[in-house]
Amino acid sequence: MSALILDGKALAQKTEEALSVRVAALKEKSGGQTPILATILVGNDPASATYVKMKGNACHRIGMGSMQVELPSSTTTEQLLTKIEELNSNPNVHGILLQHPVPAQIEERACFDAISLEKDVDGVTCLGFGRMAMGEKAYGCATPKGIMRLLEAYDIALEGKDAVVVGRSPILGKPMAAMLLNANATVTICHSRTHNLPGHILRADIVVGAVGKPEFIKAEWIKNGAVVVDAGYHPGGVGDIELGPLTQRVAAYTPVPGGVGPMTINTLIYQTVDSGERKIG
Ligand SMILES: Nc1nc2c(c(=O)[nH]1)N[C@@H](CN(C=O)c1ccc(C(=O)N[C@@H](CCC(=O)O)C(=O)O)cc1)CN2
Repeated sequence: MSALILDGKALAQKTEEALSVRVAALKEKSGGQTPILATILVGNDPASATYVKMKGNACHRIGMGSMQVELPSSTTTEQLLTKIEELNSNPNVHGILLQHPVPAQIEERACFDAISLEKDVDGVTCLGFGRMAMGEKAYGCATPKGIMRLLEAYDIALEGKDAVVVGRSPILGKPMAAMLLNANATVTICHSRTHNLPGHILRADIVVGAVGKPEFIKAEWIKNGAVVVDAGYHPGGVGDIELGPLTQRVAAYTPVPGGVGPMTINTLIYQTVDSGERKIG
C-alpha cells in the first residue's frame, strides 16, 4: 500500500492564489487598503526570526501588508503589553502575531491574552480558545487549524474515529484536541505522564505528533492504515514521528518538511485576510 501524502506546501501555495485575489479585490474596493499583519519578535532566537520572516514573506506574496516589531531580549512584560495595546488600537492593523517562545522573564500568557479577540488571527488567546472549544466563532490556533484545513482538503474522515494527540501545549495539543472533538472524533490526549503511551497510539485511527521531541513517537506504535500527522520540525528535517517505515503501511501522512509547517503560516495569513475583510470590506 502506498500512502496518500498530505501535501501542506502544495495546499498552501494553492490557497495563496485565492488569497491574492481576495486581497486585490479588497484593495480595489477600498481605494488601496490591504489587510495588515503585525508580527512581534522578542529577542534573538534564530529559529523564531526565521519563522517571523517567513510570515512576512507570505504576506508579501499575497499582496498583503505586514508590520514587523522587533524588541530586545531584555523586554519586560509591561513593555510588551504596552506594544500590544498600541497595535490593538491601531485601526490599520488587522492581525497581531506574537512569536512564541518569548524570553523567560516575560509572562507569555498575559501577553497572548492582551491581544484583542478581533485581531487574534494566530488563535492564541484564552478567550479565542474557549470560544472555539464551545463551537463559537473565533480564529483557530494557527497550527491545529492548519492541520484541520489540510485534513479537510484531503477528505480525511474524522467522525467517530479514534484520534490520539500526543502533546498538550496551549497553542498546539490542547486546541488540536478540541478541534478534533468538534469534528466528532473520539479524542485521547497523551502527555509526558501518560502510562502505556504505545498502547494508546496503537489504537489510533489518527495520530497527531505534537510533543516537540525528534522522532519521539516510534513507527512500531502506529497501526496499519492510520492517518499520521506530524506537527514537529527538528534539525535534520525530522518530525516528532519516526516516519521512514510508515510511508508504506499507513493510509496518509504529512511529510516533514512540507506538511504541517506551511499550513501554519497559511492559516495565519488566511485568518488575517478574513479579519481585513471584516474591517475594510
Ligand atoms: N505565535 C506562534 N508561535 C509559534 C507558532 C505559532 O503557530 N504561533 N508555531 C511554531 C513555529 N512556526 C511558526 O511560528 C512555524 C514552524 C515551522 C514552519 C514551517 O513551515 N516549517 C517548514 C520547514 C522550515 C523551513 O523550511 O525552514 C516545514 O515544515 O515545511 C512554519 C511555522 C512555534 N512558534
